[in-house]
Amino acid sequence: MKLLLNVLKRIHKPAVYSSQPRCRSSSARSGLLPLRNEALIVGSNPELVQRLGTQVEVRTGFITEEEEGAFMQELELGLKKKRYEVDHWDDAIHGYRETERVMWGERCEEVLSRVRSVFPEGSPLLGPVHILDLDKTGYIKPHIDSVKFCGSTIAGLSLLSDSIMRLVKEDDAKEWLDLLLPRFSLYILRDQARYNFTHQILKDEESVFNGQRVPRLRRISAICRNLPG
Ligand SMILES: O=C(O)CCC(=O)C(=O)O
Ligand SMILES: [Fe+2]
Ligand SMILES: [Mn+2]
Repeated sequence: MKLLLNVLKRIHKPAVYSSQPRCRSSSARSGLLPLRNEALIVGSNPELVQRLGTQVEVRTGFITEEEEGAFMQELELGLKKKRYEVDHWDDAIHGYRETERVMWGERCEEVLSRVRSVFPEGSPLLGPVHILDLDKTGYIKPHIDSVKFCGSTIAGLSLLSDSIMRLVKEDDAKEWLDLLLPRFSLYILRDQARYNFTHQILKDEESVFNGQRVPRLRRISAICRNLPG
């Protein structure tokens, strides 16, 4: 367990660029992706939304409220024993507590096997599922997950709250995407979206998607990752 936690601690690599995109609203509307992700992804320009559209996915209603309840039942007791921490060791996360888990009850295992099925075939996954509990005031700063410890794909379930995930191109902050992550949804980041863009979860005060306020409550994510190839 100690070893696993150490691995988890190395997942975050501080972002090189953390500047925020500006002048969002008008171009954001034109950047709407009219496909599967309709109304869940906006970006700095339509071409970027199109280009990254295959590498960024938000699947709404991926779990039911009952399934969320099953996760909460398995996780809440353990989480409640921890205090929310103000700062992450690498300064990426504020107002959070986290854990990881290998063994799950049947209902959660069922959900997790659906999550695992979105990964490239034959690519081994990091054994433990990473659980991140953000307090209402918590947020995640721009970072890229360590390429040393995780592979091409990151998939995360959102429990308890809607939130906004922002992707910003590491070497060009003018290129960005905002993803609306509704409660019960699964997001998937692949390839370029995972390697060349930082990701962050906006704090409540900044939680505005395409001009629309999205209140950020306490949010728990269950994140699966594959191993580097
Ligand atoms: O909470 C999430 O969905 C993302 C968490 C994250 O970026 C991380 O732990 O590296
Ligand atoms: Fe991350
Ligand atoms: Mn971490």
